[in-house]
Amino acid sequence: MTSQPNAQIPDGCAFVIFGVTGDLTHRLVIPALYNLAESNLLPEKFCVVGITRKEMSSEDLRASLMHGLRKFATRPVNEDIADKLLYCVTAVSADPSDPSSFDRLRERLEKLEANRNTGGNRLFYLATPPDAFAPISTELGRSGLLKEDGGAWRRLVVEKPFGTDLASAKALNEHLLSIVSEHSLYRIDHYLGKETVQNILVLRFSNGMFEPIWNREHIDHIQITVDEKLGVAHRGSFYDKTGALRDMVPNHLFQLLSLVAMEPPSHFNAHSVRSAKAEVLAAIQQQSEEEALRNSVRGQYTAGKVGDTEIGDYRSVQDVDLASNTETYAALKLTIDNWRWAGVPFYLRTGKALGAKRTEVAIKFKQAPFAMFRCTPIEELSQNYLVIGIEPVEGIALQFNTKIPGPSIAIDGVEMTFRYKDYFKVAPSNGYETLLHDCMIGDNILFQRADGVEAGWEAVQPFLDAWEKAGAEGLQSYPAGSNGPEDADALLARDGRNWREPS
Ligand SMILES: NC(=O)C1=CN([C@@H]2O[C@H](COP(=O)(O)OP(=O)(O)OC[C@H]3O[C@@H](n4cnc5c(N)ncnc54)[C@H](OP(=O)(O)O)[C@@H]3O)[C@@H](O)[C@H]2O)C=CC1
Ligand SMILES: O=C1O[C@H](COP(=O)(O)O)[C@@H](O)[C@H](O)[C@H]1O
Repeated sequence: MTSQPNAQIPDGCAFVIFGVTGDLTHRLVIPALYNLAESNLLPEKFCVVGITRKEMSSEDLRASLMHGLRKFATRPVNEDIADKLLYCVTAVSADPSDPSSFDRLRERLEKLEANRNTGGNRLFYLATPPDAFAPISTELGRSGLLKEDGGAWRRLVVEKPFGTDLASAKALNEHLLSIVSEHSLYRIDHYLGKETVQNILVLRFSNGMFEPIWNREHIDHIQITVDEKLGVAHRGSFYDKTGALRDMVPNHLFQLLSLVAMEPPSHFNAHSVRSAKAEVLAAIQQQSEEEALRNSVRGQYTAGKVGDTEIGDYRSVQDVDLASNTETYAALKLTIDNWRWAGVPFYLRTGKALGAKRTEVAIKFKQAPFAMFRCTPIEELSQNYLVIGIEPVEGIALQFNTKIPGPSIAIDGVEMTFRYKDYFKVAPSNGYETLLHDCMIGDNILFQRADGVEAGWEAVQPFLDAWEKAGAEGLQSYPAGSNGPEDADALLARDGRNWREPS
């Protein structure tokens, strides 16, 4: 068993949550704070200020958060630790449509800070629907709540989605950066909280053996798969405006792509790592709308069965348009215009209501140049994949060919695997604790920077535009519980390739 060296305990601070009555706060933020508290990674001088537009007592808020914690905690809840954490919570009413409420919030916060001796450091977490990001940040700026004071820091944490297209992402960046500096802005992508995602950097850059073969000389293509079993459930009103591409690709799938494809950063710090990631995203070849249509597949699920669970047609989900053309599945073929990746396709796919949950990056190496072993035709040899399993399989697998024991030469494909659970015994997390801890210690290496966000939207914009114009034309359907639309296979088959089957 390997343990983490001592992690830094953050400075005292006020952790101010806008949207404290919402799902994210209950499901992920408070359970993550609880895990930090349990690991002794919260400062002693700490308070949580929960902002709601309603009138609510701190007692009621604490009870609601406790209920959420019991439901969503990733570890058994220790009552003493939970009570101590919730004792730090105060409910405060503020509504961005009422500027005076932010002035009252400032006064209230100053008193709480003095009481808890937090040193004036403030973290504002926008756990609200995205259309509230701009109004809340405007008020935080106007009321002086974000103004740096003496040595105390101010940080603003923004949830996803960051914009709905290139223009809106640029406008949001411009707005937020007129209020806080890039250094104090933390754009969350929960994929970067996953151990398996962070490990891509360590795998690539702490081992000498991968870098020499991590290029177009040796890699045939790369597949990024984020398949989900869940349908859209109760999120119809959000999802029908969003779709699979916006919901997953410029953020989560591009985090995976950029970590796999980036150049080695010169330092392990936020500036170097985020610059290298933004650079590779900016190198994704811009496609014309015609190319975008040719290099993409979109689908929408119809009724079916995922395991034992019946899932209804997407168009029957509450708040979804009966004639909706919103895709619940997207597959893209992208290329990266730089020397490392010229000619190496990146195939990306993600969808809802599929037969299995699988998040992975599969790096397919080129085949041996000729079939020395006449026993097996080269096309029947197992393909050489390095598979980075993100979820639910957390680990790394290498697929290669080996000799079947016996007097003659016969070949079979085998897999060498590393699984986190076999090596590391760590307390279960929800991924948010790493991100929240990093916000509090002021490390933005795992947060998106403006240029990276915009480069991501720039790469997907032609697909959004082309699909919008095409409407229903080209939208495939697939039954819930299947592997997605058949055309997704055709996207690779026309290049003589296929999606990796799980081993
Ligand atoms: N839920 C999840 O699992 C995840 C959510 N996210 C993101 O987190 C954010 C919050 O999501 P979620 O908690 O599900 O959202 P909710 O719809 O539950 O909203 C959160 C809270 O925001 C407050 N709110 C709503 N509108 C406004 C407004 N105009 N101004 C100020 N406050 C407002 C409401 O609180 P009140 O009425 O008390 O003021 C509401 O309870 C979203 O950006 C979402 O995309 C990201 C990953 C996962
Ligand atoms: O942000 C989102 O991510 C989830 C998938 O996250 P994962 O950690 O389970 O892979 C997705 O279901 C949701 O639609 C999207 O908004």
